[in-house]
Amino acid sequence: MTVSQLLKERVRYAPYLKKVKLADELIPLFKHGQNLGWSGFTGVGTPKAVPEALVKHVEQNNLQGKLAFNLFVGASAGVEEEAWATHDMILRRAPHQVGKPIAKAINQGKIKFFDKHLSMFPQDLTYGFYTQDRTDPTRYLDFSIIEATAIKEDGSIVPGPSVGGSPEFVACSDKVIIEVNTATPSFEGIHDIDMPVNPPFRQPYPYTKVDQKSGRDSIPVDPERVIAIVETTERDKVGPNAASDAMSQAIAHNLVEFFRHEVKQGRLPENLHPLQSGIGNIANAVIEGLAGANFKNLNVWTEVLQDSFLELFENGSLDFATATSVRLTEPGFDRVFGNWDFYKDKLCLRSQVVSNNPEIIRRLGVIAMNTPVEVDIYAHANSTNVNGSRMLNGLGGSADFLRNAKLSIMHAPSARPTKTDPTGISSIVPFASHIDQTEHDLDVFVTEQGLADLRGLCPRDRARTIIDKCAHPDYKPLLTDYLDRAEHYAAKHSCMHEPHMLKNAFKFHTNLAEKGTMKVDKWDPVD
Ligand SMILES: CC(=O)SCCNC(=O)CCNC(=O)[C@H](O)C(C)(C)COP(=O)(O)OP(=O)(O)OC[C@H]1O[C@@H](n2cnc3c(N)ncnc32)[C@H](O)[C@@H]1OP(=O)(O)O
Repeated sequence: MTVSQLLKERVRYAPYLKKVKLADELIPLFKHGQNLGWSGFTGVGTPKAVPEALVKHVEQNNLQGKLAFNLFVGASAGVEEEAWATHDMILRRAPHQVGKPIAKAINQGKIKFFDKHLSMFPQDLTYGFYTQDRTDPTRYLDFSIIEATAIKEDGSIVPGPSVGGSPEFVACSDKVIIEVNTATPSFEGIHDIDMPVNPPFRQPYPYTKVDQKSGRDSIPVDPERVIAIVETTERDKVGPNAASDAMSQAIAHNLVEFFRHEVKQGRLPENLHPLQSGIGNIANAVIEGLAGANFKNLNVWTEVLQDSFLELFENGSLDFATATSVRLTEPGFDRVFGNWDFYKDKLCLRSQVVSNNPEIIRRLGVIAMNTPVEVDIYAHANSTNVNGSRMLNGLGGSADFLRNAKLSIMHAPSARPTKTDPTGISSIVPFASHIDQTEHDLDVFVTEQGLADLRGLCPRDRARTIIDKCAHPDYKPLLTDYLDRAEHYAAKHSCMHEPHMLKNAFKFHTNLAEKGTMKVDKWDPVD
């Protein structure tokens, strides 16, 4: 087939040009039940042409549920996997997803989703944990489909705006399909990739500074395993972030005041420590808030960079950022590509096992900031399951960071609306209905109401502090009442360490399910 001039410029390993195929030509290779790995992380760098061709094939031939796969992606994969979920093309999925169709299919019980720490997922895949019917470690996956923005002279893959789990997928795939994206500029030069080495041979990752590089600038692959090169001409599509509002600005303000206090007390340096910021609208808005705070020489060690970081770079607050994904909106990408010379030396993309590596997070003293679904009065946090069972996105890297950071911070609005009550959901509950982050992991909780510094507090003092500083006024009396009664009950039964009335511990949740609000009107009697 004819090969476009653009593709010839991007593919510098000539033998691959003989393997150029149309996505449609690859459809016969795919069989129900195969194990697939896709590049991509938080909706950028995902393969596009082959997944789309497969969707069309399923749609045209009514193969919904009959041509479906075990799909592994470093984190969420954007619109491409949403289309797969809509067409019942996913049997099993890990470790993190975002999007209404996929969450819906998981919650309908159609997709078997398992939620794993992002630092661990790719290595566990290379251990063969998720493909136990296979014994050949170079063939755990049938195919990986990896998006590249260039191919080097040795046939290695230069990824685009994310690295994610691609190095591990390639290492354990029988066959590799490379989609070369000629619509996205080449990202060559900004990656630092460590290939998997399993115990007992693994060496320490050497990074002691955010801008240190010691890996490779591309992903090596055995050219014999590369069975096709497909050109893709679609850019990544990330929807706009919600604009910050008074609530998220108040959270950011409370955090900035806290950071200033920590600097004054000598527990943080003037330029803080490397920052991590989670996904979602609140995380984005909090970073926006930091942009106005006049900190200088900040650094970022995180997993995802969102648009709000660009302001920090451009106003001179941020020196360097490293992540596994730059998840930017189209205007955000235009801003970076339009100023590539400025950005190229300030960014580094690593594999997710490195960006989220507990050893490095702890060594660098990272400040971790993530949004929970809810926290309880004792500081256990739910990042994933609404009412204990409805999966949102997955825990992602939140626990990689929160357990290992120097400062582990969670931020949330104090209350969220329901259909019938503008403050129907309290972010602070007596007992979290699902626990991803434990009381041992969290240092600080912050809402628009205030900030609770939990370091060194016993559980009962933590509970009073969280309620006093962070709860919405509509819930403060209720939560205080729960705690008073729980303490009264616990004093009688000598269980004062972390007092609970188990009979009432989930009353906020059951009330929400039954009446559309967490505003409980009475507790069940306990004695
Ligand atoms: C790739 C990575 O892992 S980055 C590292 C950090 N990762 C994580 O922390 C993973 C877990 N966290 C998350 O998934 C997100 O931060 C969330 C969902 C908890 C919050 O996301 P945000 O965008 O900041 O908050 P937002 O208020 O917009 O809520 C998102 C959705 O969750 C729902 N939600 C959040 N909390 C609750 C709750 N207590 N009860 C019911 N629904 C809730 C919201 O209603 C909203 O639903 P919608 O999309 O249908 O409107």
